[in-house]
Amino acid sequence: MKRAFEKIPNSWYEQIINLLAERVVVVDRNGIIIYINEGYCEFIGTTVEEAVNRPVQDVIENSRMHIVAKTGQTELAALQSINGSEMIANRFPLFENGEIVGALGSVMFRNPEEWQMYKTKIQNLVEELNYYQARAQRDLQSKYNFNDLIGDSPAFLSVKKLAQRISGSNSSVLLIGESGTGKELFAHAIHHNSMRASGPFVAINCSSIPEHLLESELFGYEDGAFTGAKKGGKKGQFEMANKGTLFLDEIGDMPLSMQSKLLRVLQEKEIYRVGGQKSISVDVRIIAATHRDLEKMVKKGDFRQDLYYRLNVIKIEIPPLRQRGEDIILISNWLLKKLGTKFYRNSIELSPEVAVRLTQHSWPGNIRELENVLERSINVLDGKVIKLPHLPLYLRDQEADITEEAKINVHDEHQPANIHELSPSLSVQPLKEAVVAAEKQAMQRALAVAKGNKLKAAKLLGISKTSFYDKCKLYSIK
Ligand SMILES: Nc1ncnc2c1ncn2[C@@H]1O[C@H](COP(=O)(O)OP(=O)(O)OP(=O)(O)O)[C@@H](O)[C@H]1O
Repeated sequence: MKRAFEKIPNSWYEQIINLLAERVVVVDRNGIIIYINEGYCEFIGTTVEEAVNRPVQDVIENSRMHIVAKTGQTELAALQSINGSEMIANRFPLFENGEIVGALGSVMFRNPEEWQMYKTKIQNLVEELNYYQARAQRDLQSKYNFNDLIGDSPAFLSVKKLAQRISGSNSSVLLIGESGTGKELFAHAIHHNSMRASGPFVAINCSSIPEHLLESELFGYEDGAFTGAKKGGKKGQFEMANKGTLFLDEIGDMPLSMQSKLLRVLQEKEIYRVGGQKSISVDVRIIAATHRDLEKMVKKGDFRQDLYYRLNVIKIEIPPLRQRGEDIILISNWLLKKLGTKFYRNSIELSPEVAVRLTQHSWPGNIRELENVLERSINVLDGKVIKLPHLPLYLRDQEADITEEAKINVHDEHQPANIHELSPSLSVQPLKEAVVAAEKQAMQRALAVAKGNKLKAAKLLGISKTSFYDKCKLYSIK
C-alpha cells in the first residue's frame, strides 16, 4: 500500500483529493483546520488562508469534525445544514499508531447541480416514505363510527346504546353475532368512541391465518427466529396495537395452543416475540368477535374457559337481520346511497314489490348478503328502480313459492267448506305473508286511531318516524 503511494508525485496529491470529493477538510485532534480545499472555501464564502489554523466549528456551520476527532466514531452520510442547504457529509477519524490524530471530512456532492439532482431524488423518496407511513397509519385507524351503524329497530338500538356506553371503558369486549351482522363495524365504532381513538386500531382474523403463523403474527419475531424470518425481526399485531385496540375476529377459530398464549398476554400485559428472550409491555384493549357459540365450545373443551371469562367482560350480542325486519328497508336505502356513490348511479330506488320481497327473506348472510343483493341488482339495472327481475334468482324463486301458495289459497276460497275441513293446511297463509298482512293492518289501525297523524301513529306502534314512513311507502299507505 505504502509502496503504491510512493509512486505518486507530491504535486499530484491536492489534485487527487479535489477530484475525489469537491469539499474536503482535515482537522487535527483539537479540531483545528489543517487542510481545507478551495471548493469548500468557495462554498462557505471564505478563503483557504482565512480558514486554516482556526477551530473548524468557527469556520464551517454545524460542523462535527472536532467531535469526530475526539470520539473516533465515523459518521457516514450525515445531514449537515450549511448556508440553508442540507449537505450530506462523511466524517472519518484519522489514526496514527492506534491513536486518534485528527479527522477528515468530505461533502458528498461535487456541485450544486449534482446536489440539486440528488436532493430532488431524495426529496421524492422522503415524500413517498411520508406518504406510505401516513397511509400505513391510516390503515391502523378505525374507519367507522356509530353514525355508520344503521338501524332503528328497538333490538338494534339497545345494542348500539350498550356499545356506545361501554366504549370509554378499558375492559375487553366480546361481540357475538352471525356472519355479516356488523361485528367488525361495531369494533371500529367502539374504538372510535373510546379514549384510545387516537391510537391504532388493528384487526386480525384468527381464522384466516395458518395456525403455524398465528403466533408470529400476533407476537412478532426476532431476527433469525426461523428460516425465512425477515432480517431485523418483525413487530406483531400486539405491538402494532400498543395504546390502541386489537380486534380479534373469529376468536372461536383460534387453536387451543394459541388460546393459552393469548390468555397469558392478557393476564401479564406483556409479550415475548417468537425467538425472543425479553418481555415487551403492551397496553392494548381487546375486542373479540365470533359467530360461534363459545359457551358450547367451552363445554366441549374446544375453547378455554379462563380465556372465555377474560374476553367476556362485556358481551354484546348483535341481532341478526331477520330479528329486526323493520331495519331492512332503512339499511337498504342507506346501502343504495353508498353503492350509488360507488357506481356513479344516484337516486336508485326499490320498487314496492322488491321492498316486500326483501322484508320477507330471512337473510342468513345478514347485511353483507343484503349489500351483495343490492350491488348485483344495480349492476343489472338500466333505469332507476330495482324491480323483481333485477333480484338474484334465489330471491325471485321465493316469488314462485309464494305465488304457488297464494294460488292454492285463492283456489281454496272457492272450495266448499268441507274441503277446508279435509285439508286445513291448504287455507293456511305462509307465515311471512301473515306477518306482512298483520303489520299493514296494525299500521292502518294506528293511523285511524291517530286520525291520520303519522308521528302519533308511529309513537302508538313504538317505532321511529323514519321506520313508519318507510313502511307506509312499502305498503302503499297514504
Ligand atoms: N348496522 C349496519 N349499518 C350499515 N352497514 C352495516 C351494518 N352492519 C353491517 N354492515 C355492513 O355489512 C357488511 C358486513 O359487516 P361486518 O364485516 O362488520 O360483519 P361481521 O359480523 O364482522 O361479519 P363476519 O363475521 O362475516 O366477519 C359490511 O359491509 C358492513 O359495512
